Amino acid sequence: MITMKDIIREGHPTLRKVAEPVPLPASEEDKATLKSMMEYVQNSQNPEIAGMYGLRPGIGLAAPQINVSKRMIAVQVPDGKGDIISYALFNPKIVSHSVEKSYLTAGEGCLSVDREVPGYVPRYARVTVEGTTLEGESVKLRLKGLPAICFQHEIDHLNGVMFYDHINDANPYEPIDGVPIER
Ligand SMILES: O=CN(O)C[C@@H](CC1CCCC1)C(=O)N1NCCC[C@H]1C(=O)Nc1ccccn1
Ligand code: NI
Repeated sequence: MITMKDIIREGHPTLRKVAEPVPLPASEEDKATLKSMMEYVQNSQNPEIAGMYGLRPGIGLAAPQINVSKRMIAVQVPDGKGDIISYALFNPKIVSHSVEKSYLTAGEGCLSVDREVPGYVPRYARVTVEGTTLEGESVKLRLKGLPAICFQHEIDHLNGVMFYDHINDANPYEPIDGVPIER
């Protein structure tokens, strides 16, 4: 199982690489890796398991964070309307997005960043993501709210982008003309 010792931290070069597409149909190894990533996200949201293994809670994880430079992400996130969005995807891609922006009013963090980096992270308010599931099914997800923010954070990791790359250094809390999302 993945624990915090498997998660690489800022400064590790893999976090700044553009990850490679996963050849499909996925190999048994790539499927096992993606399953273990979703297992981490789910374990980290279970206080008993997270406490037992010292897991930092996460609503998403990208393969580069466990030093696997491949285009795979796992997300399990409440949608703010009582449902949980849970997807493990190979080769996720934002195929369209709103002009309108959105941001977490509490700012963002990252399991690969052991420090607070204050400021608003401007994201698209709505994104359409295509990808392939563990079962080999092509999916097209139309996302908004926290799920949209989370998928953008994870797909950024596949392109070597960290959340703080988006923060306005001159004025981290510069008002963003968009949809604020309370945590
Ligand atoms: O790449 C993946 N990661 O780095 C894990 C990150 C991904 C999220 C950060 C912002 C959007 C996606 C993660 O989940 N966290 N970051 C550090 C510790 C807290 C935790 C978090 O933000 N939790 C959360 C947020 C909103 C509502 C409920 N819980
Ligand atoms: Ni992250």
